[in-house]
Amino acid sequence: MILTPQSLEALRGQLVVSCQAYPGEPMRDPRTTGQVAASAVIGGAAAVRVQGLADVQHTRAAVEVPVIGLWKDGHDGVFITPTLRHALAVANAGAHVVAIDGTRRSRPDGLTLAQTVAGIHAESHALVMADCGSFDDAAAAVEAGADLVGTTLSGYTGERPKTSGPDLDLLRDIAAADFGVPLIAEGRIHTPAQARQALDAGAFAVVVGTAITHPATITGWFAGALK
Ligand SMILES: CC(=O)N[C@H](C=O)[C@@H](O)[C@H](O)[C@H](O)COP(=O)(O)O
Repeated sequence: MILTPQSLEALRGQLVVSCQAYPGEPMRDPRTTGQVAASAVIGGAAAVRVQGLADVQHTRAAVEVPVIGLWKDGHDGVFITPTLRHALAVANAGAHVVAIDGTRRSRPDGLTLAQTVAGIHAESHALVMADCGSFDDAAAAVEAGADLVGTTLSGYTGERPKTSGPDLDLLRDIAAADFGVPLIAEGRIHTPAQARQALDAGAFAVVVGTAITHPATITGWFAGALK
C-alpha cells in the first residue's frame, strides 16, 4: 500500500495511536511496539505512529493500517527525524508517512525544511508529516510542501505555552487558515473528551500517545490521585 494525499482521506475524523517506549524502559522493544500497535488497531486506531527503524519494520508486519514513522535522535532542539538521512531511513524501513521536525529552526544537516521534504518525495513514496510547534511553523511547513501538519511540538519549542491538555487555540488558528493539508492534533490529548474537542477545534485526525500506550505515566496519574 502506498499512501497518497487522496487516500489520506480515509483518516478523516479518525484516531491515530502513537506507540512509543523510551530508551531504558521495560517496553522498549520493537516487537512490543508492534504488539501494542496491533492492540490499538483492535480498539479502533485507523493508523499508528511509531519511533525507531526496527519499530517501523515490526509494526508494518503487525498491522494493516498506515504507519507513521519517525526517528528521534537526541532530546533537545531538532530531534524528531532531524535530517534527510534520518527521514529516508524511516521511509526505507516501511513508513507510509514520515514524521519530521516541522519547525522553522535550523536543521543539523543544514538543509531547509523545503529541501528535506523535496528529498523525501524524490527518493521515497512516503508522505511527510511536519511536526510543528506554532502557527508560523505550520504555515512554513505547508509552504515547504508538507503533506500533513501536526501540532506535535506545541509547548516544546518555546513558541507556545505547554497547556495541560491539547493546544486547542493553536488547532483553531491553523484550521481557520485553511492551509489545504490535513491538520493533525497531537500532544497531551489525555481523555476521550479532549480527543473530541480536538476534532471539534478543526483537526482532521487526532493522535493519542501517552494516555493509551505509556503505562508508567498512566499508572503515575492514578497513583498520584491516591496520595
Ligand atoms: C514532543 C515529543 O517528543 N512528542 C513525541 C512525538 O512523537 C512523543 O513523545 C509523544 O508521545 C507523541 O507526540 C504523542 O503525544 P502524547 O504522548 O502527549 O499523546
